[in-house]
Amino acid sequence: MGIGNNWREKAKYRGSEENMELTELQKQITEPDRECEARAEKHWMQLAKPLSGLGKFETMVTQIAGIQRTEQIRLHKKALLVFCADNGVVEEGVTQTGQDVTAVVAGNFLKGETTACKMAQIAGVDLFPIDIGMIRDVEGVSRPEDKVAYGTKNMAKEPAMTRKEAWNAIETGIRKAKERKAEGYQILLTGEMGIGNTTAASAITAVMLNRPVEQVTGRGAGLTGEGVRRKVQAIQRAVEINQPDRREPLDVLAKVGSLDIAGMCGAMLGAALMQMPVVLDGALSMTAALLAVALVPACRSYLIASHVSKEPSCQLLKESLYLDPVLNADMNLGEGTGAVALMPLLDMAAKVYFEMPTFEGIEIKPYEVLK
Ligand SMILES: O=C(O)c1ccc[n+]([C@@H]2O[C@H](COP(=O)([O-])O)[C@@H](O)[C@H]2O)c1
Ligand SMILES: Cc1cc2nc[nH]c2cc1C
Repeated sequence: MGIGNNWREKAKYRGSEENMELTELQKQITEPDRECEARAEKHWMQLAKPLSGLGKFETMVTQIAGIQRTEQIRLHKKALLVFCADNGVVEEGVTQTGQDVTAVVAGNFLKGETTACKMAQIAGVDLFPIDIGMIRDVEGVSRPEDKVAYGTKNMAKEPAMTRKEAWNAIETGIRKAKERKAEGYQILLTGEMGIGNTTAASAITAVMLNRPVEQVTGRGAGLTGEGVRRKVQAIQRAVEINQPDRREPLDVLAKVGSLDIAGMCGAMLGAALMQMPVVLDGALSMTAALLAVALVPACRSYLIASHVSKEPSCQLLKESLYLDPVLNADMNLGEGTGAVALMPLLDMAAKVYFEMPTFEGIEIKPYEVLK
């Protein structure tokens, strides 16, 4: 069921520009440094504590050593990219609120008045809202160079976007990752805000993993049972009308996707390109990761899963991507909140990694040393 290297062959596109850039990305995104990982792992084993006592946190620090190409990992500067976009499929009655909410919440990111903002203040994360496709411009958030379209079309009637728009949104995401790297950020977190985007995420997941729509469709931001039935039907119609080809991730993204998912997909590719760890959030960013890994398989080694969202697609996504999220808190808020929630724990792990004395340092000789 995993998305593996066989995608490399299949991920060839008709658009020659995309094709060239994708081939370049596939060449430039290389696997992390396994020697740095091995050195970090060895260091963990020397610390005066039960072996592997910090479990997945040790694995995470070790993974970051490989990604950053040094066992002296750096996590002081953390950036959360929140891609904001609207979805035409909302007119099918698949959401609890209207599309106008996207712009209102996007504006609140600037004022520090969203859930992710409050959490980010505690976690020491800088938050960057990006208007990649809202139906309305929001002063201070919207920039012409980032905005790919004023919302997607209704996928239940026609393709959500053109292939060019999907690729432009991926490129915006790549650019955002590069900008943060240039500003000295050392770890990227992905988030989104977009009423209706769980309909797109479920559609992409159903197509890419070849699963029945009902199995991967949930309540999103708070739909009733009747609403979920409408949502399933809308997705089924979208798949029937558009016939997305699961061997071509960009075709799937364009026909039944969303601009925020495309932006996050780009951010993940950009992070891998910049040798930065990239932290996933919930259903939307896991869906973006599915596409990113399908486009460039080596990107998977740069992904860090934070939590398992309540959306039913997440169990399947985590298995398909071989991800091992740390938190299981029944969250389904989006905005990058799960990724932010992981940061204080990761900081604690890094403090132990750097500051704990070794067995030798406290003059304890273990009977046996694991090799
Ligand atoms: O992160 C998740 O897994 C998640 C699950 C359900 C809902 N959300 C958030 O809720 C919005 C999408 O829900 P909906 O019902 O409008 O598709 C969007 O702004 C997401 O940030 C997020
Ligand atoms: C208010 C609100 C805030 C959100 N943040 C992420 N998704 C959201 C959906 C709604 C409805």
